[in-house]
Amino acid sequence: MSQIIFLHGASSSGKSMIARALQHRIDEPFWHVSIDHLRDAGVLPLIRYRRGDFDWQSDRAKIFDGFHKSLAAYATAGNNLILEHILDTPRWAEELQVLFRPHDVLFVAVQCPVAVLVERERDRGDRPQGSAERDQATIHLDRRYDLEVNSVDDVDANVRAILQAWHSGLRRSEFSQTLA
Ligand SMILES: Nc1ncnc2c1ncn2[C@@H]1O[C@H](COP(=O)(O)OP(=O)(O)OP(=O)(O)O)[C@@H](O)[C@H]1O
Repeated sequence: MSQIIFLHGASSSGKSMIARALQHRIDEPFWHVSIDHLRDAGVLPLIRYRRGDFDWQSDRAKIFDGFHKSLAAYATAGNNLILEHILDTPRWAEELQVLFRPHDVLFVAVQCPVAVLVERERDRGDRPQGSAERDQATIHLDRRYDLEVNSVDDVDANVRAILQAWHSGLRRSEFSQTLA
């Protein structure tokens, strides 16, 4: 059984910042994984999707299906994961719950006030404007977490809270329902 710390929050909510600090602090090796890493490494031919050479909408489902299965493969091979992701598509939560069933998942909400999200999104300028606010209004509905942190709080304090929850072994999220 591997450990998965799943940071779930809107675009610009601060998941990456927390994930990096957590990976630096935690006392076991954890991979930090995000679909953004595939994007930033040039794995996906995004320029050509944007240019219209290929149809993103028709390929999106298989891209994320492969990403989700790769996460399970990493974990099943014995690798611990800090996953940052946005469950913005119907069925993804259920799919990941099944894929992560053999593993110990700490499901963490990364919350952030909308006004701060909007400001961060504007400042970074590399995300579609409005997506953070839209995420924040939708992605936390019906989710059940082990822990919620607010990214306006100090990053180190959030990392400490996550480590404490992880070490406690208490799991009550929708992912723990499916523990083997
Ligand atoms: N606690 C914080 N205080 C100040 N700025 C922050 C904080 N957390 C994140 N930011 C800033 O907000 C922006 C988005 O942060 P980050 O990349 O961590 O978010 P994210 O949730 O991973 O976003 P995405 O899902 O869009 O990749 C960055 O410019 C980052 O510097």
